[in-house]
Amino acid sequence: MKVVKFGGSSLATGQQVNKVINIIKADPDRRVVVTSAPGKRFAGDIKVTDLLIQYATQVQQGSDYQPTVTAISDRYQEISDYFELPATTLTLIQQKLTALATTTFSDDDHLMAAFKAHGELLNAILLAAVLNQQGIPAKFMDPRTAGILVTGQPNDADVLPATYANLAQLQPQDTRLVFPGFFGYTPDGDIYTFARGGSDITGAILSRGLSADLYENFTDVDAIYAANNHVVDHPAVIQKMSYREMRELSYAGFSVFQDEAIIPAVQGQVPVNVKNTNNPSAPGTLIVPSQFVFNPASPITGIASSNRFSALYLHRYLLNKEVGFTLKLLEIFRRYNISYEHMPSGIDDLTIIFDRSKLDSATIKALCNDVRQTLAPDYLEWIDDYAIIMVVGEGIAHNIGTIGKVIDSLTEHNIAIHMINQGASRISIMLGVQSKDADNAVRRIYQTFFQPSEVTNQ
Ligand SMILES: Nc1ncnc2c1ncn2[C@@H]1O[C@H](COP(=O)(O)OP(=O)(O)O)[C@@H](O)[C@H]1O
Ligand SMILES: N[C@@H](CC(=O)OP(=O)(O)O)C(=O)O
Repeated sequence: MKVVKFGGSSLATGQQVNKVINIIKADPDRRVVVTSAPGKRFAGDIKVTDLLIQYATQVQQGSDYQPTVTAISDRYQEISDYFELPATTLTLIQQKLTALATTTFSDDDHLMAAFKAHGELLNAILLAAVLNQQGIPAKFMDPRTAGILVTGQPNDADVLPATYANLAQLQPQDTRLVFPGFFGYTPDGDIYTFARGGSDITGAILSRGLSADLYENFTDVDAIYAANNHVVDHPAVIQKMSYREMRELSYAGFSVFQDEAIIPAVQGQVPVNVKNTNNPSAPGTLIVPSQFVFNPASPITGIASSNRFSALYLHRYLLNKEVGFTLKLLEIFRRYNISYEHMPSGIDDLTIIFDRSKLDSATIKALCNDVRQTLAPDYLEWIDDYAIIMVVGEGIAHNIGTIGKVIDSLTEHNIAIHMINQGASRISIMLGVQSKDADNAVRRIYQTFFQPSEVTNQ
């Protein structure tokens, strides 16, 4: 049995949904289907999830939300009209959409989560109706009925282990089960969404919970490339990669697969196949355990970059001798309820790297003051503009000189490296650079490893 997840770009229009129907039809093993909300139809378009965020904000602020409701409803209507569905499905969708504005929520975060989840919820109802109308028996599955239980934050949920026991009770038969991605329910019955891009997580949870043979993740590119295709022209295709390579690359910017989504797949040892809805016969990229991947001839599998970071740099002489210094620092972070991403250190220096998207300016100011007062560093600097480059490959640990080649490719082009961290995972090299240099750094490293003849000719 296969779980198939379709991303927002695959469900953006009636024409796209038609391709999805053909993909489901082509393989009777594709019995569990996960939907995203309708995504962008063209460059500059707005995803339904973003329209729902706008709707939620307008309701919270008491401003006119009607045009937004119409814009969202039109997206579902476009698909419904394409298949000439009877009016009942669209009416149901419109009722659920409109009812949100008058529903009471315990606070703004719960309201936001419930609004956002409706993008996938309504699309799953619609897709199930389209499948039935096309002669493919299908049933909409509410995550509440299926027992997808979550905890954590309303807009950044974590799956609860009980989910897997609940899903094991489901027996997918010939009727295709259509699940909305992106959200689950708390044991108290509240909707919590996963992080953005989280329909990938739902697909992985279902793959593990239902012991799928394969998790197919359909998107709008032929494969996962060795570098972001918006940064490098026609990058090489990755045919096969390991779970941990995917985890590191998606964390550091390969947005094609959400970075937390690999975890349930690893736990269930379900292979993942990323494929193209617009070209389903292309083999795509297969993501599997490490032992099936290692290729001594090519140390690097991919190069990712992300500008979403900031760093706190701290210098104090004899830091290495001071017992409990890092503990005090971590206690400050806990007081502010802040998690950090990385903490590379020297003898007298420490850099703490944060995900900037999780911090606001007031918190940063208060945090820096607290660190100054509690730890009296000789020097403290908040570096707002920080990018991380991640060079990833199972072969790195076995190839002497890889790090030297990475550094040379940057220094030869005057790209300053603020931090290098190799070792912890043994399959990646992490570099800190200024955001303005990030794309260029990826291009240079890519050329060194994937187009060496072009480097020599420059
Ligand atoms: N290394 C990469 N390989 C392939 N796609 C990538 C990579 N890095 C970033 N992307 C982008 O990810 C996009 C697909 O992800 P996303 O927009 O979330 O799709 P979906 O709508 O299917 O969820 C691609 O169109 C591509 O631009
Ligand atoms: N619709 C949600 C969840 C998701 O996974 O979407 P997509 O498959 O379009 O990345 C979002 O935009 O975050």
